[in-house]
Amino acid sequence: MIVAEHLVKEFRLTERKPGLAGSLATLFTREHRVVRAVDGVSFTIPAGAKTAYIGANGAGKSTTIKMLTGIMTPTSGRCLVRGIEPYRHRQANARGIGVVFGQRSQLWWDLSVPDSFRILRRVYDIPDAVYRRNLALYRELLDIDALGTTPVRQLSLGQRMRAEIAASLLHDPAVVFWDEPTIGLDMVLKDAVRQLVNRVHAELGTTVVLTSHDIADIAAICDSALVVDRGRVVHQGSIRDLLRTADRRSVVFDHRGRPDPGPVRAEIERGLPGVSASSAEDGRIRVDYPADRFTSRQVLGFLLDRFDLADCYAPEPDLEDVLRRIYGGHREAPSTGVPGGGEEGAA
Ligand SMILES: Nc1ncnc2c1ncn2[C@@H]1O[C@H](COP(=O)(O)OP(=O)(O)OP(=O)(O)O)[C@@H](O)[C@H]1O
Repeated sequence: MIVAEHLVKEFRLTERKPGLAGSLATLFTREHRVVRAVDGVSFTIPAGAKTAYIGANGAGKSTTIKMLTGIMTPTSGRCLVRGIEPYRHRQANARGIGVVFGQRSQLWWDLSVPDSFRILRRVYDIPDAVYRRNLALYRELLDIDALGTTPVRQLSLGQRMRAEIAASLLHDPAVVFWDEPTIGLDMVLKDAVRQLVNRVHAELGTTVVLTSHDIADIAAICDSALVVDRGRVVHQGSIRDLLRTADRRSVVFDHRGRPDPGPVRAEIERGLPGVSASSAEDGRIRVDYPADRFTSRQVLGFLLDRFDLADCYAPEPDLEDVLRRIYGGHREAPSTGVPGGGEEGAA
């Protein structure tokens, strides 16, 4: 189980004045500004859940993951991963977790992937049977042998990410934190990574915390979502519940006996003000309605009264649309400050 209680992380930034004179002035008179990257976040992630940690750029996801993995200490509040405060007991925490940060490596830069894995095997004291089973899985799904004996620093981003993902699971951790794990992967490998994590989860009950801007990753892997906006949790629950917050819903139907969809669309838009009707695939008509003005029963009742519906279904709201609305309008101007207080250490 993972718990965050009123978790806060602030960074102190030194304000930089524009131009050369400004840079010189910064050397002598420093003005500071505090950025609250994580603003009193509280949540509980049950053991065995596959949770998407979602938020717009700069929402505080990576900072939270860094505290959960012990890389950063909270300014206030606390978090617990399997009963351990990660930043106080980094080693004990590290034994039970696997981590992928798209931007950082846990591998040895000058060593090949097999050499890095041999070191990890020793570090984590991985039993032979577990090591062999996991390598076989990575051969099957990630084609890990193809990475050969090339030093990690010479691998492409996609090749390195395959190795990072494998390394994060090598010791059968109880919890994995994956921050943008599919960066640089092609479609086939993305699918393989999704299969891999789902297989490991099914066999071992691994708790998965995933941050990703790739909606397909979230949909393929996660059953629940934590959505953060400007450092605060704005939704916690199943992905299904998140989709239910959509402000627009849809119905798609096939209308028998009316070959010309134009008048049908016009009749719907006249009869249900605020609703839009458009042509969908196979000559069907799609009706999009605002969820705060109409219930699905009202819309369906209207359609059944007037048209001969051959086929009718309600497509799931689009997760991307839901997130776009949550993120919308909250973009901040990029900071002109320089970090002055972060204590980020090595992974
Ligand atoms: N070491 C640091 N020093 C100063 N500010 C930081 C530092 N790390 C993060 N921040 C600031 O904290 C805020 C949250 O950053 P964070 O990286 O956690 O966001 P994120 O949700 O992971 O974003 P993204 O989706 O772009 O990866 C941002 O405003 C960022 O500029």
